[in-house]
Amino acid sequence: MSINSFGHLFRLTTWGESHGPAIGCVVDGCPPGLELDDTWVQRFLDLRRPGTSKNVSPRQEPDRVQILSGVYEGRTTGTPIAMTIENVDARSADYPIDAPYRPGHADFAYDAKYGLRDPRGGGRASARETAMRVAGGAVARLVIPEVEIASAVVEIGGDADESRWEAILDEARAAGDSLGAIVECIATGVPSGWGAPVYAKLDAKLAGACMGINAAKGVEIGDGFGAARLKGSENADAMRSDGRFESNHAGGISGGISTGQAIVVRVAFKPTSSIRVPVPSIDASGREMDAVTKGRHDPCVGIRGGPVVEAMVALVLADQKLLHRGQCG
Ligand SMILES: Cc1cc2nc3c(=O)[nH]c(=O)nc-3n(C[C@H](O)[C@H](O)[C@H](O)COP(=O)(O)O)c2cc1C
Ligand SMILES: C=C(O[C@@H]1CC(C(=O)O)=C[C@@H](OP(=O)(O)O)[C@H]1O)C(=O)O
Repeated sequence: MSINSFGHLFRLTTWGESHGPAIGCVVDGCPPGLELDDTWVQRFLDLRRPGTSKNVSPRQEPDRVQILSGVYEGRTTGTPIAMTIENVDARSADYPIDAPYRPGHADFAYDAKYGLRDPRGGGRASARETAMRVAGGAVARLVIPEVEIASAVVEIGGDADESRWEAILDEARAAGDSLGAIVECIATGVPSGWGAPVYAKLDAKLAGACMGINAAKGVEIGDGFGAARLKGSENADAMRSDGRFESNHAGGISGGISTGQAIVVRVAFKPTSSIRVPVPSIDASGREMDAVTKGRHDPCVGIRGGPVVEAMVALVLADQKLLHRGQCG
């Protein structure tokens, strides 16, 4: 993965700010001849977009994608695929330049690094950018038709019992607070052999890609941290002569290479940092004041995290498939 894009051979670069006129991406390295149109990409964007329920950001963005290049008569041409989405419901007045830094958001760290503050909300740091990851992920899926990728929220606010989620979300929203969540993503159909033993370890690539999602604070492959609490005899995935593994503690990857089992990735999303509960902070001049965030925010970002995790997994797998093919045929 380079500093400027996701991926080696199949690469995604995104551009745009949350409150700018548009966001967009360029997908490089997509093989020619794959069937691709707006409808395919839109299907995945619709699963991520805000404004669809009381449990997500109320910002009304239809997220209509337009493919500008790299496709001719419904098929990829092998040239860069550029896609854009117009921002239609930005509201920069919610983010005055003299407002205190939102603890947990990127405001302070961006200012510390670049010496400037985008007066248009989270700007580049807003997860609005993840729409383009989802668009890129939709193209990546075409490169790996043998792979099925699905995700689900498995925990909200530390509670794995789905029947209680609506109530705890209502409570947090009413209090102007937010909740964390865990998303599990499973990729089936990945053959054995994708990845590499040292520099392009599949587990490291997946962890890096998923950890790079806004608000991701932990990534587990297979049993993850749980594996550290098992004995070797409990953690070993016994093998049989018919090619079966009797368990999948490894999460489908060993030695950095896929084993042919399902690849299991879990991502921990922190609670949204833009909340109405006052949090002590400072402004750009160092003056202490409480941060109380206005704007349209997700009460639990993990709820919209699933499509983004799936996209990152698809991008990594497409890249690793092409790398494997390049080396091993
Ligand atoms: C789908 C999605 C939606 C998000 N929505 C919000 C939001 O409405 N408000 C907010 O403060 N953070 C939101 N975030 C998280 C911020 O973008 C993130 O916390 C911020 O960029 C700082 O990065 P970090 O949390 O990775 O350190 C969202 C993240 C994702 C993945
Ligand atoms: C707009 C989207 O989500 C946004 C993600 C986000 C953040 O800080 O990450 C903050 C809110 O918006 P803004 O960028 O205006 O502050 C969310 O509404 C989107 O996902 O399309």
